[in-house]
Amino acid sequence: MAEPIRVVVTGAAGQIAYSLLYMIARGEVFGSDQPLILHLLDIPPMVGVLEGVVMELADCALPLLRQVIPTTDPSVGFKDVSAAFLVGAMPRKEGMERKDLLSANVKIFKAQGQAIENFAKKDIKVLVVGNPANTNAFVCANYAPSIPRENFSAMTRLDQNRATSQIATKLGVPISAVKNIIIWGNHSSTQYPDAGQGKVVINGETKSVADAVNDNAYLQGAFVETVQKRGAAVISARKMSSAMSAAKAACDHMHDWWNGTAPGTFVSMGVCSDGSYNSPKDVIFSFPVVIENKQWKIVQGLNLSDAAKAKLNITAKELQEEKDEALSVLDLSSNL
Ligand SMILES: NC(=O)c1ccc[n+]([C@@H]2O[C@H](COP(=O)([O-])OP(=O)(O)OC[C@H]3O[C@@H](n4cnc5c(N)ncnc54)[C@H](O)[C@@H]3O)[C@@H](O)[C@H]2O)c1
Ligand SMILES: O=C(O)C[C@H](O)C(=O)O
Repeated sequence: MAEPIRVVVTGAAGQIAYSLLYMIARGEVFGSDQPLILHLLDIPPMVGVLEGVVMELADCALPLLRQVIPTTDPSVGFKDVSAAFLVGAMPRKEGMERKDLLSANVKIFKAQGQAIENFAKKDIKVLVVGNPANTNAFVCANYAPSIPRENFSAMTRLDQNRATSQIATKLGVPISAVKNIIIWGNHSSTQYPDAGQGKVVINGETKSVADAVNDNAYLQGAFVETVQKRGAAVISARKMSSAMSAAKAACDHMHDWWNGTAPGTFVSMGVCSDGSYNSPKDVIFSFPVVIENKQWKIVQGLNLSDAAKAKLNITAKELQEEKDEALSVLDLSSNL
């Protein structure tokens, strides 16, 4: 069997981590033959809860789990880790937008970027879940200059899963029959969920989602809005933000990064923009990507309608504004 790898989950005493830790420790992300040492990072007031999580992980009797290291010290939390799930951050409440969390949460990602720079493995893969996820990932990457920028990503997989599920339900097919639904831009209500490149298998035949749905008003209207507002709908119903589905999406994201995407399939990830599709460079923008050998590549050459391009501009503008606000909260000039 392989040597164990070290994986950190921040916010380890929180609600997303409660589902996520079990999925990771079962082998659903790094494989059923990859032993793990889990680092559980949270803040001092949560030490008691963290102890309970450690007890429960032990009581799960999971064969791949070689050691669990609970800590409130980032130098321990990030020491020699190969993969990081940065979940720990304040969640929004009803009536808030995710960017309202920016001033509280951005400082967490500065400190964690610095800890990654100083203590993690140089080929670490970092997934930022804590909101506002794209801008937090931007901040984190900038405080870890010795780690390649492409090793930092933000989670829009939950949006992709939500969008795929909406289309599968609309067509009355299983989720596995639908692929290549894209999330463009920010993990926020300006994101553009795009079914325009989607494919679906119906009765053994592969069709475009657009042809199968045959309802452009739905694809440009109710579908987009439902996905954009799904996080708020969950908060309104649960009085807490999504957790089980967020944990599943985090596993999907890291699983595909680690293991690659299937031929002909792409997934959405928030990654450092190179200006593709007229997006602003150097913000963390969600694109369709394919992954091989743990390296993602933005899918190029997709045809976008003028309406789609206009939607990309809206979410790009928001990301640029968030970046500027983050820089001002951190009291930095624009040389980042
Ligand atoms: N990107 C997405 O799709 C997505 C989906 C769901 C939730 N989220 C975001 O994920 C974050 C966590 O959500 P949750 O429901 O688990 O929240 P939660 O409040 O249940 O848990 C957050 C945990 O983070 C800890 N924490 C705070 N500061 C920390 C720090 N500096 N270091 C380590 N841990 C720290 C808290 O003590 C707490 O235990 C929120 O920002 C939420 O908005 C993102
Ligand atoms: O909506 C939120 O604030 C939580 C999360 O980002 C989500 O999309 O469910």
